[in-house]
Amino acid sequence: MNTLTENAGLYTDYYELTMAQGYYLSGKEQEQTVFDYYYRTNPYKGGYLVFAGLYDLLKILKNFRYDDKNIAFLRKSGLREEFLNYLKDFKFNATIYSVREGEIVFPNEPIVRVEGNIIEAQLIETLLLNYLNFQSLIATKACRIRNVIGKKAFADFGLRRAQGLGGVHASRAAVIGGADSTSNVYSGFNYDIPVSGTQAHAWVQSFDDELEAFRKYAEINPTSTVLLVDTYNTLKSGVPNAIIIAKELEEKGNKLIGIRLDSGDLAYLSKKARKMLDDEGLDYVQIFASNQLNEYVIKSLNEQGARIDGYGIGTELVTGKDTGALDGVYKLVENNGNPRLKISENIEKITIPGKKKLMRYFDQDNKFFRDGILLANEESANKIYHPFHRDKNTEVTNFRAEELTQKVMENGEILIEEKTPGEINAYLKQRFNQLPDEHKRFISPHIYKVGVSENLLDLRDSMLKNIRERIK
Ligand SMILES: Nc1ncnc2c1ncn2[C@@H]1O[C@H](COP(=O)(O)OP(=O)(O)OP(=O)(O)O)[C@@H](O)[C@H]1O
Ligand SMILES: O=P(O)(O)OC[C@H]1O[C@H](OP(=O)(O)OP(=O)(O)O)[C@H](O)[C@@H]1O
Ligand SMILES: O=C(O)c1cccnc1
Repeated sequence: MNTLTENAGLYTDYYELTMAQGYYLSGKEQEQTVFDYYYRTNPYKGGYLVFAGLYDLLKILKNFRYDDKNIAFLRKSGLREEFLNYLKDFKFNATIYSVREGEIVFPNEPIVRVEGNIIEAQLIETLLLNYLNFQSLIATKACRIRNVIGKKAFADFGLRRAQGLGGVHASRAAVIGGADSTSNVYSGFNYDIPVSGTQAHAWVQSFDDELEAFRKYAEINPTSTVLLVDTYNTLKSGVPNAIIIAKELEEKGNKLIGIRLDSGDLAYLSKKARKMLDDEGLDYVQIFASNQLNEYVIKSLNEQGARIDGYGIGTELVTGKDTGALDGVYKLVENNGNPRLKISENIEKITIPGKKKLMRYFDQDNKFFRDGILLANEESANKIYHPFHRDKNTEVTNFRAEELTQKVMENGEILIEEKTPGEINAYLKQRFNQLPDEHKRFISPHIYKVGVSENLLDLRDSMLKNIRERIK
């Protein structure tokens, strides 16, 4: 079978290969470059992004090379023999700096920096964007959902509705962002994520009656049963039958874990079901809910006083609804030691040149105060400036500073330990507590301020001036 890992070098857009061939045939292969990964717009009209996907990326980059079959395909696709010879011995050897997975980041910040020869740094563009954009998008959605769920249970149910194989990465990202478990057994196995599940309507329908279906399931799973109660009539049949089963389990010294509501008015049904269960002394039986849920519906259910103990969330989570894709980009910012710039009609799209690092400043309460982009060789900055308005600046001398980018790969070797998605989420939780609330709200969140150092501003402005004079 052709796996992605075995053919990692082909997981790219064709133009990366034709450019790489061009660099090689023009004798540029030793040129040293720096590329930045950043995004421009927060997904979901939100106030932040949860960065995810890094470790999967580093793992596949270790295998980014070309075997004989790959070379044969590239020959057929029109690449030249001299370059194919070069690709035979190609190994990804670059150095990568990155913020940690689970870090909260903001638009236009250099989140990842790739330093390598121009061929290797160019060839991985598509792969890097494909991995980081998607997992960050889904981790951010999960984080928003966790924010309204609070401490209640949150399971990812999305695989069946995911965009094909993206479901594998989606479940990892969902847990990074805040899901406790996944129904996706493959991702559970692959990433060491707890798997969980209830039962489908098919189970109930396969029996002549609902009570018999519930009884059989509970007999086989006496300590882990959650009964799906909406196949026929939630309040008239499903919940009363679940109560019978809960009592039968009690007689054998076991406990029904819960029921799952999957249709109808979840606030109304959960309150009614809670009362029916409590009236029978079954206050320990939990109520789970599913059915096209998202952060807005859950917020509304909270406001309606719904009595729900846990949520299963599929479609909206793993497809990142309503943001089709994160707009993360990968731009060349330095070539052979010379900073490079890309100009745009749209002032916000002018790139920030040069090799840079990302700093975060914290206020007296240890909350995020500002982020600052500095030149990589700058020790610190006294002030950080609005990227386009020098008159808007902030003194940061008296604020605790943390450098967010660390070296994660050197000469193609991974330098950091693999963490489980759950461990990454523990870091996110800590950071989310440090993010001021005004950036968390769903409607018009406050924009977090990201500034640049004066040296960087001077560099960018002098380059802009030079380019404009040349064009004139
Ligand atoms: N109390 C509530 N407040 C706000 N939204 C709710 C509430 N209860 C349910 N919802 C949401 O409303 C939508 C109702 O879905 P829909 O109209 O498809 O009906 P349904 O009861 O799910 O029927 P079925 O699944 O059998 O087609 C779902 O997305 C659900 O999450
Ligand atoms: O609504 P989502 O957030 O996408 O969550 C996943 C959905 O998948 C299942 O429905 P499906 O009809 O596929 O199967 P079922 O018979 O188990 O309900 C489940 O009951 C949820 O409703
Ligand atoms: O375990 C469940 O209840 C489940 C899993 C996937 C999709 N819907 C429900």
